[in-house]
Amino acid sequence: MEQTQEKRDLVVLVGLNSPVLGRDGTADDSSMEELSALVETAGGEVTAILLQNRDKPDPRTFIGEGKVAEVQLYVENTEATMVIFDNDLSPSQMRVLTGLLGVQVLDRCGLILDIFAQRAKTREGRLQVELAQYQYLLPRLVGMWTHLERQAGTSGKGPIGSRGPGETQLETDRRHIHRKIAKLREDLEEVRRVRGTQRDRRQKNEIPVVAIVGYTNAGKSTLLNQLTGAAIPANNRLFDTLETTSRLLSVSDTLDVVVSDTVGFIRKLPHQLVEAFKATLEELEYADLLLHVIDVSSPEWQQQTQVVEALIHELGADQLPRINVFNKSDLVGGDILPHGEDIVSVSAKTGQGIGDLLAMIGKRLDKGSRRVTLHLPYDKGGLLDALYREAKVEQVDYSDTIDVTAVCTPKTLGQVSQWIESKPQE
Ligand SMILES: Nc1nc2c(ncn2[C@@H]2O[C@H](COP(=O)(O)OP(=O)(O)OP(=O)(O)O)[C@@H](O)[C@H]2O)c(=O)[nH]1
Ligand SMILES: [Mg+2]
Repeated sequence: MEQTQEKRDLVVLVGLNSPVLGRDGTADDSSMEELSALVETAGGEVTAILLQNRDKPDPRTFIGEGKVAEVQLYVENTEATMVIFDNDLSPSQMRVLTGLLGVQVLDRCGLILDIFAQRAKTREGRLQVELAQYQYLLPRLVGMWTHLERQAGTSGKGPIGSRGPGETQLETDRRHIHRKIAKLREDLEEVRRVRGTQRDRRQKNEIPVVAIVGYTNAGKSTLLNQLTGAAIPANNRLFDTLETTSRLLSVSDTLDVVVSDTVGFIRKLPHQLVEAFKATLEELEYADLLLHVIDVSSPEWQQQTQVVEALIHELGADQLPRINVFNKSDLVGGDILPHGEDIVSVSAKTGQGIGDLLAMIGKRLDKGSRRVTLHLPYDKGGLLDALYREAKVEQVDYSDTIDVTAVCTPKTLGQVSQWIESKPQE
């Protein structure tokens, strides 16, 4: 990681298990484990993990005064510089806890935002993260004040939770932040418009779009690499990919598709991030097919699947055709792999099952495209331009006529049928 020479933040993790928080809000061992992975991804080191059970959260201290004292003990004994809560804290709870514990306090949402800030590379990614950070910051402005005064405005490097909008921006009032948010929205709108234009162009070409979605670390980037021979970084860390990457994939000799890798999902994903990343995830709405990549080697895969399903629903993409891709099958015994329609087991790493997946994609999307040879009279030469736009032209020979071999969609076939002389070689 980037932070090898720097001192890593030592972090105490705290989770509250409470029935009133509901399935998405409450903390358990597996969610604490995931939080640990997030801390490592952010460059920190976990020194202790504490779980508290309560009927309901304490309005002031969230976990109760007694537990706060215990946490403090752990902080002192392990020389931790930060306490991270697995649950969402209210701005006032965060303020109170920071005061009581005397170290920086973050919640899961703040931590994920920080990782996103670290990862975002493109202008669009940065805009999206910045928007989410300001939205998160706004209600916490007063609470953040004290510790932000201690830190100089930092971005990129520095302790967890300090990357992003620095002190100078925060000195100004809420109105300034509101203006900033409005500006970021405008900029993202522009990004969205450009995306729309690219999409229109693609739709004209009628190249179907396949979007890869799934829980973070499920193997989405590895799958795209395996399918298309691309070299997208794939790493065993959470939220490795933030920017959508698209590649062309030849599914069969009559079908090309565009495949897009997307940002991973996670439980308790900050809603500010979902909103900010809508421009990226908008790809989903316009996709012709979703590949939902599921890491079957994770003991949590069923829960992770539910989280992804819920987010697909929230993004209004649940009516799309979908293939559930059970990935990392090389790590589990074949007998536990699920079977059924629209389910395929693969290993994105070894390539096992990829042929089956391609066949399934082909079956879903190949709507009767055919390879034909056309004999165009020279006075119809203009049609060649149209063919280059609407079909996949493979060969052109100029003899008595212009002989064009091309893969055409049914629509194009209808328009050029009178020039078709030889039927397709199946
Ligand atoms: N054994 C095994 N490992 C895999 C397989 N597919 C992916 N991995 C590993 O799982 C880790 C995550 O893979 P990625 O492709 O980066 O996952 P991702 O879904 O793109 O993750 P994010 O972009 O972080 O959301 C990497 O260490 C991969 O090498 C597989 O089929 N088998
Ligand atoms: Mg990835």
